[in-house]
Amino acid sequence: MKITVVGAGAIGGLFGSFLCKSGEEVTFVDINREHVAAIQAAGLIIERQSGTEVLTVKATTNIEEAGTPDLIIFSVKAYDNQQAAEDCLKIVGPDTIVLTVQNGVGNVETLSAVLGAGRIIAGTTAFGCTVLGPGRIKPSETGSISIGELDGRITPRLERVVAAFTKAGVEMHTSQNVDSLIWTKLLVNVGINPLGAITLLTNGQLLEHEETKSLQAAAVAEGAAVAKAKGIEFMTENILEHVRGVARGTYNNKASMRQDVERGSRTEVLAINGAIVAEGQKLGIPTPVNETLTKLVKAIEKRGKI
Ligand SMILES: NC(=O)C1=CN([C@@H]2O[C@H](COP(=O)(O)OP(=O)(O)OC[C@H]3O[C@@H](n4cnc5c(N)ncnc54)[C@H](OP(=O)(O)O)[C@@H]3O)[C@@H](O)[C@H]2O)C=CC1
Ligand SMILES: CC(C)(CO)C(=O)C(=O)O
Repeated sequence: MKITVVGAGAIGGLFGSFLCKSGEEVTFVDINREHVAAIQAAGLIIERQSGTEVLTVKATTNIEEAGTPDLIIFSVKAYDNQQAAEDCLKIVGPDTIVLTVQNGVGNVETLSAVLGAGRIIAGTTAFGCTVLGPGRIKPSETGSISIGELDGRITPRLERVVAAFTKAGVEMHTSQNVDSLIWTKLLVNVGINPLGAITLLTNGQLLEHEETKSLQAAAVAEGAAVAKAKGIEFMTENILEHVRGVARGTYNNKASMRQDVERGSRTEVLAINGAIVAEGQKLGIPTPVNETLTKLVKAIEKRGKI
């Protein structure tokens, strides 16, 4: 398959590296000139516990150089979706598929509006990855990817994408209910990310303080009420226990939203807690905890790096 990674940061870099290993033809596109220049000069450097891997790959800041791909790995932050999707219009052909495993909700909707819902395959990932510096990424040691068609069918194109990742040794799952996947991951991020960003506690430490533990439970309960009103079923019986399990399992992680505020970057809070507030408003469900968390994170964003 001919593959273009749009947003070759942490997740785009990692996913692209898997597909390179499978022997696919991958082009990395990113607007960050320094990052692209570093990849062009010295390759994509992947730092694992087992050692450092250097992949010689094609990278560019000009999406048109990528040509028309079979598959786009769409991996920008949610707030860059509109621009990046419009950029993709320059390269999509009639059969180009677009895969998003971005966090939050609203990603599929934006991509569908700009590029057409028929192209979109969506899901979630349990991999984590961090950009250490230009051209250098550090992935989690384990993870998996779950993807599905928006209409729940298991199609040949979905199986082709799964096969490409599987060939690289990645644990892949197909889903017939991507909303369930996305909302289950959403509630994990709802319950962990803003609290990590505000308190600077690690994911696991959030469970050790009555204040953060109860705020987490309240934020997740609001999200669960909104999901229920939308008819969305979670992948798990007890969503709060699931969120706590992820927090325990990633005890030492700094949530990505915390990493964003520490860098003085924008966060995805509007696509996470802000989305619960927006959906709650449409459905007449009060979401005061998510509203407060969203406002606090937005204020911290405006403050910038300390
Ligand atoms: N990192 C992780 O562990 C995980 C991330 N995700 C999700 O994956 C998505 C990507 O996150 P992550 O990889 O961490 O983000 P990164 O910030 O590491 O990477 C995004 C990259 O996209 C670039 N970019 C922005 N706009 C464009 C554009 N129009 N065209 C091409 N490149 C562009 C950014 O450049 P610049 O820096 O200059 O803005 C940046 O280099 C998010 O939705 C996140 O929630 C999901 C699970 C885990
Ligand atoms: C699962 C979790 C909370 C891991 O840190 C995450 O997805 C994030 O930080 O964005």
